[in-house]
Amino acid sequence: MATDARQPLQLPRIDFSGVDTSAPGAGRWAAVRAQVVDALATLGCFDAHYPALTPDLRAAFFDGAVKELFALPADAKRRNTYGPDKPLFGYLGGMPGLSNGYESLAISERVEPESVRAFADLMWPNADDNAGFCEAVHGAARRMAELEEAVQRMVMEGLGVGRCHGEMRESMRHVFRMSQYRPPSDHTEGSKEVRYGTHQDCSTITVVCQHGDVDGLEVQAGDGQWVRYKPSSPASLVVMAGNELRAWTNDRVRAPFHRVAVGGDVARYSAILFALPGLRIQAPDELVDDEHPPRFKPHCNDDFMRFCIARGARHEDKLKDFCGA
Ligand SMILES: O=C(O)CCC(=O)C(=O)O
Ligand SMILES: [Fe+2]
Repeated sequence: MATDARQPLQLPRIDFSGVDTSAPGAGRWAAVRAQVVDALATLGCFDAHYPALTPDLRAAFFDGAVKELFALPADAKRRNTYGPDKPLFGYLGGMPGLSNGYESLAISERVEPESVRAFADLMWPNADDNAGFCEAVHGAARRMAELEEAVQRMVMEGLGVGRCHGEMRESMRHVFRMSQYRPPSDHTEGSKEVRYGTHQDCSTITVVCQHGDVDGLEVQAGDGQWVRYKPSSPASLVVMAGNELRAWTNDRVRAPFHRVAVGGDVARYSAILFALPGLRIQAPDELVDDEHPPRFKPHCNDDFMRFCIARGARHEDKLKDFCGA
C-alpha cells in the first residue's frame, strides 16, 4: 500500500524570549536573527514564541475589546472607512468577492494611542469612557508592532543592509486588523470552509495573533503542501513575509501563499498587523549583482495595493505581474 512518507509539516518555531525588542543586538538577538532570516528565506513564515504579549493582554484584547467590537450593528462598523481609495485600510464585510462569514475592522496609518481613541470614538460616539477598550487594543497592537520592527531589523542586518533600517522605519505605516471568521454552516466532523481565499500579503511583514486554539490559517510550502498553523504555545504569533519584503530584498525572502479555512462550531478571531512602507520600494545595491539580477522594478506600495485590490484574492504571483523585471 502506498504511504505518504512526508511528515505533516509545522511552521518553524522561533523563541523570542530573551530578545528585548528595544535593545537590538543584546542577549539572544544574533542567534534569533539567523533563525529568522533562514525561516523567511525558506518558508517565508514562522511561529514566534513571544511572551511579551502576555495571556492577560490577549484575554483583555480578544475577550473584552474584539468581541465587543463585533457585537456592534453593521452600520456602526461601516463607519470604519479611510475613503474609497483605501478599502484595505477599513471595514471589510458583506462585499462581493468576500466570504459571507468574514468580517474585519482596521485601525490604520499609525497604531498609536490617539488613532485607537479616534477609532473607539467613531464606533461608540456616545460612550462616556472608551479607556478600557483603547488600553486593550493598543496594548496588543503595540507589542505586535515591536515584534514586526525587530524582525524587519533582523532581516536587514542578516542580509548585510542594516544601514537601510532607519529610512524604511521612518516611512512605515501600519494596518491593524481585527477579523472574525464565522464557523461553517455544515458542522460535520472535519468539514471546513474557506473564509479568506489564497493570497500573498502586500506588506513587508505581517504579524498574526490568533485567539486561543480556534485554528484556520494555512500556509503553502514550496512543494505545494498546505501547513495548518497550530500555535506552539499560548504565547505564539505568526510572522510572515509579504510581497514588499520580497521585492525589497530582490527575492531573497519568500512571501508565502496562505488562506483561512475554518471548521467546528465557534467563531475564529484574529488580529493582523501589516507593515506597509511609504518609501519607494527598490532593492539596495548590495542585493543586486550578476548572480542576483534585479527581479522587480522600483514602485510604490500604494500603487501595488491598488493593483492587488483590482485583481482580488487569487492564487497568482501579483508582484511579478505588477513589476517583474
Ligand atoms: O486571520 C488570519 O489568520 C490571517 C488573515 C490574513 O491572511 C489576512 O488578513 O491577510
Ligand atoms: Fe494574509
